[in-house]
Amino acid sequence: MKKIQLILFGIGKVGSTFINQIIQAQEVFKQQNLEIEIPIILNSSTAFVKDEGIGENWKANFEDFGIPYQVEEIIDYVNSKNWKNVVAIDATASADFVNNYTNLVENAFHIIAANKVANTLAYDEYAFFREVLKEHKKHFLYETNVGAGLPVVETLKNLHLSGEKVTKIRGVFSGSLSYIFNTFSEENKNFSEVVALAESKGYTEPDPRVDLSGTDVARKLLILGRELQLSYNLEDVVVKNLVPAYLTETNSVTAFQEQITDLDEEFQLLKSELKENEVLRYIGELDVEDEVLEVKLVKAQKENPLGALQGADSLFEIYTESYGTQPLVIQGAGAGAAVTARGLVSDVIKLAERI
Ligand SMILES: NC(=O)C1=CN([C@@H]2O[C@H](COP(=O)(O)OP(=O)(O)OC[C@H]3O[C@@H](n4cnc5c(N)ncnc54)[C@H](OP(=O)(O)O)[C@@H]3O)[C@@H](O)[C@H]2O)C=CC1
Ligand SMILES: N[C@@H](CC=O)C(=O)O
Repeated sequence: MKKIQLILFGIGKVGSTFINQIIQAQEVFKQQNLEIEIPIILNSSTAFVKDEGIGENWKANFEDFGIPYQVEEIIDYVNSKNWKNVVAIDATASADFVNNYTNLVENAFHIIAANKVANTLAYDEYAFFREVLKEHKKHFLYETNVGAGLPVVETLKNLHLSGEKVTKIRGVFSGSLSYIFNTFSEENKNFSEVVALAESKGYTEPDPRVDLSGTDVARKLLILGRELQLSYNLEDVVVKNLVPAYLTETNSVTAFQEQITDLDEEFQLLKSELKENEVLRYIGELDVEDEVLEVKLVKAQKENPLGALQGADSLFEIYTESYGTQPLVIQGAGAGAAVTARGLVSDVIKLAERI
């Protein structure tokens, strides 16, 4: 039996669903000769530790027995246990937490991340972290960074590493913005109401401005570009920001949520300009030959693939030399706690095969 210890940072929507999926899949893991445990769970201030792995009562135990912590103390504690296969799962959206990645890898942790920040740091830092991973022979998996549970990163990487020439990637990369524009285009609701609905369904980032500003889509575009070994930075992406500057600058999410009704009039006007067979779509596009990375709001015909998307579906069209004018298409739920957590579990299984 191969034993794997998961140290879970972030127990919000994705993290807590991940715990439940891991607990429920124990029999399936055993059939694969795997024993997968979560001995430590943490939010931004509190850690709960149970060496033999947390169980079904983890939420109550976290409340009752959680203790304040520093990441360094967690690393020391894990080292003292001599566990053989330790994986840090990053289910936070925190830039601060990413500062710990190098230290974690130097202390024998593999990393699996839903958090996109590490892959969108300045290119030098991105490249440096790859060197650290190589030096310490550790793995870093992040399939859920793009398209939640959809197999986008791995598909693109496999195409590229097998010598296929990828010429363009285009599509609706954001599950929340897909849901927002699907619902807003079809239903008689204010834009602000639809954004609140997307938040309540767990599709948005913890700060919905990260989606509405185009940052989340720009990050995904950059991550895919870097899989093609293109050394772009976030600043290279031309982004249509849907959040006016004065709302971006307000510092709390709550303040933004209170003022988001300011956007209603502008979006109602955009909607009134649509023809009967048109919907709004927020798309990302990477044109490899023309070196264009762009994130923009467009009108799409309902009958074409972009326009026909439903719910929180994302769609990735990958154009390559072999596929010619008919792109390889990956489509399905692009956001949501269940699909994202399952993507993380799937990364754990992939990692288990490699170690
Ligand atoms: N929702 C989705 O569909 C998808 C999400 N993702 C990514 O998954 C990640 C998590 O999203 P989601 O679950 O919705 O977010 P939530 O806001 O629901 O949860 C975030 C969790 O991270 C914790 N956290 C924040 N900072 C730190 C820190 N420095 N150290 C340890 N824990 C910390 C928070 O703790 P506290 O409460 O104390 O702040 C909270 O438990 C994000 O990076 C997101 O981009 C990726 C694909 C799809
Ligand atoms: N907020 C993101 C979640 C997945 O990455 C999205 O809307 O796509």
